[in-house]
Amino acid sequence: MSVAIELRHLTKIVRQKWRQKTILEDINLSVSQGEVFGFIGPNGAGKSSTIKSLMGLYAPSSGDVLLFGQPPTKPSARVGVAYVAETNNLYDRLTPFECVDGMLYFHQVKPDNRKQYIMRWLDRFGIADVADKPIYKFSKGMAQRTALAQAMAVNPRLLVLDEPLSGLDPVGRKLVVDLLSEYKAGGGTLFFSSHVLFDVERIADRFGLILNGRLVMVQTPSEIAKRSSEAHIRYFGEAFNADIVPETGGRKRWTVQKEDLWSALEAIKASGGELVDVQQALTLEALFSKELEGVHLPTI
Ligand SMILES: Nc1ncnc2c1ncn2[C@@H]1O[C@H](COP(=O)(O)OP(=O)(O)OP(=O)(O)O)[C@@H](O)[C@H]1O
Repeated sequence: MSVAIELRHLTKIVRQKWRQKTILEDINLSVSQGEVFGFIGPNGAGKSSTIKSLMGLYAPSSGDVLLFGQPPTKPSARVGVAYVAETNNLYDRLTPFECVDGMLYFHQVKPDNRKQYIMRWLDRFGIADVADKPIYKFSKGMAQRTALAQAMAVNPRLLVLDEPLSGLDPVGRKLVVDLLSEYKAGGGTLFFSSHVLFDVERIADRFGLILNGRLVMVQTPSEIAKRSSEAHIRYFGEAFNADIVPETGGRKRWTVQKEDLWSALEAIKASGGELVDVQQALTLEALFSKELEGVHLPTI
């Protein structure tokens, strides 16, 4: 499979007041076409700086950044590459219709029925009824939906999203995660940063954790699953042994070793319990909290 993104020894040093600061240090990463890569890390870790380097907005102090084999500063490298920044940079006097229309021109996408095509994308993001309203009148979530619609409407070969779920309510987050899953199923390549680990877990093929400007871990969901020896079972019903913990709303949680999972499920069934879900105990959140233990986070 060919490579969409390549970071080789990427290092970025900036000037902060009287001193120099290394904000990205020797990052090496390659993302294949068709892959979904979730980039996570605490505030100030370097996620946005990496993404800006990827888009050619930050020049590396040393090392290389390649998009489809070319430096991102070359316009041909960015053809078909859609990017939504953390604070979307939409021109807020425009309407969602005009934003999407403009982006189609920019990427030279010429759908057969342009108006219908644009309205379909706005509809998919739940903003068709405000297609002709200026963006400055929008809530943060609606502006974010507009920025994402604008990016996805060009059917990009690579989609780069910095915190795509920020500002969205739970309904908006589900909508966006579903649309991104669909983009992935269609062979799209996605690189995104997120704080909302639960959502990231659902869509990424690999996760990278950045801490203090260094990429400290890259894992697939199955590698994470292998590190987990326990599972959480949640159900409604009786707590029939001392290991079963009550949760809110009458729900119970029972943490068992993976080899005891089936017998535990049988016991719940026999007690008349109603199963809610079964999850590996070591979630992405727990795994990364473990990695964060003892790490000194930067003051921003
Ligand atoms: N142009 C710059 N000049 C000086 N410092 C910078 C510059 N860009 C980024 N930084 C610093 O680099 C560090 C990483 O910032 P970055 O925005 O990449 O983090 P982040 O992981 O995206 O954080 P958040 O989740 O809060 O958005 C921060 O300490 C930030 O202050």
